[in-house]
Amino acid sequence: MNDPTHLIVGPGALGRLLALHLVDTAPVVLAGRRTLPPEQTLTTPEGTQRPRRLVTTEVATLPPMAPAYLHLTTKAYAAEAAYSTAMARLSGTPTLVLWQNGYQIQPELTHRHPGPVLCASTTEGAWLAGNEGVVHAGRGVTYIGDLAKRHAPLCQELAALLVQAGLTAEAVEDIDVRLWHKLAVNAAINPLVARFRIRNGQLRDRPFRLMVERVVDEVAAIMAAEDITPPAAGWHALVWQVVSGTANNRASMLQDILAGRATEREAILGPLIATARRHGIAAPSLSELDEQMSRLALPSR
Ligand SMILES: NC(=O)C1=CN([C@@H]2O[C@H](COP(=O)(O)OP(=O)(O)OC[C@H]3O[C@@H](n4cnc5c(N)ncnc54)[C@H](OP(=O)(O)O)[C@@H]3O)[C@@H](O)[C@H]2O)C=CC1
Ligand SMILES: CC(C)(CO)C(=O)C(=O)O
Repeated sequence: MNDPTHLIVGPGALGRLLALHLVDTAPVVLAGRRTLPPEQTLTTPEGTQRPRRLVTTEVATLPPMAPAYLHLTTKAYAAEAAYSTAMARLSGTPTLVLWQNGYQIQPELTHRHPGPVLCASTTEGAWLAGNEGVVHAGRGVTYIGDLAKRHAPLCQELAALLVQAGLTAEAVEDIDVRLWHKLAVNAAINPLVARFRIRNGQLRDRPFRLMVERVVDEVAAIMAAEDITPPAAGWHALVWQVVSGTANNRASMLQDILAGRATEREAILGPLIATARRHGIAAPSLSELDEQMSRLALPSR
């Protein structure tokens, strides 16, 4: 029998944001590669400080437990290792919730995990404030769904809990489409801004505008071959909308490069390039960006 605990593995920006919201409504354990101070503070988008006491621990030495939910909030490249370490310590079979960007770990773990697997696609924005907190930089929406399309009640239950915890969340039946849409946006913005070390809004200027257009043309062709429903406004409009909405942002991949960290290149560009190959579609801009990013970025750990 699983207890009602939410085990969150990956105590970074998103993991702490989730933990500091859920802790008022459910039992939460936050596990990482090292133990964090239990006193953690959430800075809200309005600037309010909300200190909370969390149960923090190391994933490699988790005490015996059978949580109802295992949330993986590591970067995509670290998710498989975090999953294996956590599952080796747990009894029972939790509902696995994958919070990663991209479309790599989601199909893999949906296939492998013996229990239900839910995917979360979120536009929340958060960054770390040292060891003791997280800044909720911007409110967004979290969509919850499952690739197997067999767990609608669980998706609804989790979305309701997130809403109760103060986040905006919705259960959806087309999480695969939502993940592909987010991946398309990330593929059009992240590698280019990381390569040229510019803010998102600068993509609207020459010479970057044309580069974005070329990437989006390739992404649109790949999505069409894969039968992914396009966004209502079309792929180009979706990407330019996000560029404008996040014009002042330093995108996550640029931040990773600037901080000397590994990037989520493989989880974002990898599925597009693999799908292009499978359909015999040329994707020269995506392949070139992938190659350039692989040289720029540290290998993932
Ligand atoms: N931050 C955001 O606003 C958003 C993030 N996302 C997505 O969410 C995911 C997480 O992003 P984010 O929180 O920003 O990333 P962070 O780098 O802030 O956090 C990742 C955390 O995972 C930990 N970790 C790495 N490997 C393991 C492991 N084996 N076991 C346990 N913990 C581990 C890291 O610990 P250590 O310090 O030891 O490296 C770190 O605390 C990404 O896929 C991102 O694209 C999506 C939307 C918004
Ligand atoms: C949409 C975008 C590109 C906003 O910066 C993002 O999600 C990221 O930085 O990873």
